[in-house]
Amino acid sequence: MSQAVGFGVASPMKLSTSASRHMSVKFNGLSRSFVCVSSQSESQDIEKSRSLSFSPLDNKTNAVRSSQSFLCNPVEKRGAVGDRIYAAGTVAYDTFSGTAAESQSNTAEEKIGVLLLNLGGPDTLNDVQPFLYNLFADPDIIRLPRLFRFLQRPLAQLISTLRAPKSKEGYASIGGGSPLRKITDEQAESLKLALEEKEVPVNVYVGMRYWYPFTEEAVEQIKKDKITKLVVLPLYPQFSISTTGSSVRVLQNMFREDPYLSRMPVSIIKSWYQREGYIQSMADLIEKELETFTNPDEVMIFFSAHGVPVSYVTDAGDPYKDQMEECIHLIMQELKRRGVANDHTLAYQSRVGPVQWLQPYTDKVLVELGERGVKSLLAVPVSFVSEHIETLEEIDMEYRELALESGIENWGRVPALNCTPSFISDLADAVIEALPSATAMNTTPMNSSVEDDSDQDPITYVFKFLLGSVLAFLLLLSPKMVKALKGNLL
Ligand SMILES: C=CC1=C(C)c2cc3[nH]c(cc4nc(cc5[nH]c(cc1n2)c(C)c5CCC(=O)O)C(CCC(=O)O)=C4C)c(C)c3C=C
Ligand SMILES: [Fe+2]
Repeated sequence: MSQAVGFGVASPMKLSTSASRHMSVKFNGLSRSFVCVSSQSESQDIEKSRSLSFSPLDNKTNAVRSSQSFLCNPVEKRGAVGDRIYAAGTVAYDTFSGTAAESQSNTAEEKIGVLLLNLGGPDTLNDVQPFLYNLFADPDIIRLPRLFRFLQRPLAQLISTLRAPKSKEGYASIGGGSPLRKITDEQAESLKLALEEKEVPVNVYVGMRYWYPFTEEAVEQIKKDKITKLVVLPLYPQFSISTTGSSVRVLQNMFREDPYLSRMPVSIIKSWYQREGYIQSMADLIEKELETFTNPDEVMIFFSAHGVPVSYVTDAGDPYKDQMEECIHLIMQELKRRGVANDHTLAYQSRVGPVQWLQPYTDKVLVELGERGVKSLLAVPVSFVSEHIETLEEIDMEYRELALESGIENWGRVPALNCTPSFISDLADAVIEALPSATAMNTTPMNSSVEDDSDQDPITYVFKFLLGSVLAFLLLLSPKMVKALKGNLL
């Protein structure tokens, strides 16, 4: 099972039993109608409140312009599908044994929504700096002490401006933008079809944390569509404060203030790296890729996970590292069960800035392995389920080159899961299993001590911004910052 949070997590047995009862009562033999919902939602208002005057984000909720195609293979396509919102299923049913907290569901009609949470990425090179601004302005990404929180936005402006040229180079080398939106849309479509095949018609929404379509837009659409029960599925297998934690905080802030949302039964699947379907799908991909080597038995399986600063784990209690290690253990156990007994190792990539990140670092380990005489290596990206800049540029280009220079002769890389049918089918099962535990959202922040300051008055805000800008400029001149700029930041 996956970990559902804040809403009374049931035991595995209880979950699966109630899931099947839930399905037969509600859907058996009842007619369903599918409605296509317009995808062009009103992002303007959301943007005004999000970016204030710092980040001149232009409005575009249009389709992805990425020229690349990371094709997904949904088993079957049915019905028209919009840009972001997918065919809606309206199901009539007779009985529903809801709790007091589920009062909105005690109606004759239930409309289930699934909200996929993801990071988002710049669609074009012009989007890179404002995307980076949104990322660095997130207090779950740059965790400043409470006293210095007012520096967050000026610092984000500074760092995003300084980092943008390097990031742009990266995005230019993979076709001029991130493939994330396109792939996530395809995953949403595949998930909708998989759920339909399991007789659970749903609307699937995509909510990105740092770029379009923003989580706020998706939630507005969920309200408009009068969804009565929601499953939140972050597309990160392992939980981190910086990923799932950050997106859930956005939801909690929205749900806390809104009468409709605060009563809606919601189930959040906090992490799902331990699900059998996910582990098996990863093992399938690894096994298949190993076969492309001349001597598959001699290949080192090299898991490369996105890093986080060490302080997240040691000071803030981020379970990310533990979950990552357990995930690798489960994948290797499954491979062993299949008779694949290769050596393996785990390292962390993509560090940014002057602080210590989780170790060992991918680049250092690659060099060491080369020096130790490892000749064949299979890289396995493990913290994310779509191709993105860090697989396509960092692993496929930078790390490959480094590995070959370091003496590794045979290089391979396992593709991201994207829309692998067994994986999507397992996500669909995770959604079905999460449905019975949906209750009104707990809006107490989870694993995040960040408070919302969006309602402060404009004068305080401008004052803090100006003061912050001056301090950020001074900080820029400090020796530590200069070192950071020469290192990983730029
Ligand atoms: C599980 C996955 C991820 C974790 C954990 C994570 C933490 C984290 N990331 C940054 C800084 C950056 N991340 C960037 C891109 C990026 N990050 C992830 C995933 C995780 N990040 C993905 C999938 C992507 C790529 C999106 C895409 O467009 O394809 C970037 C921008 C790219 C770049 O300039 O390198 C930055 C910056 C921090 C600081 C952090 C933890 C605190
Ligand atoms: Fe990242």
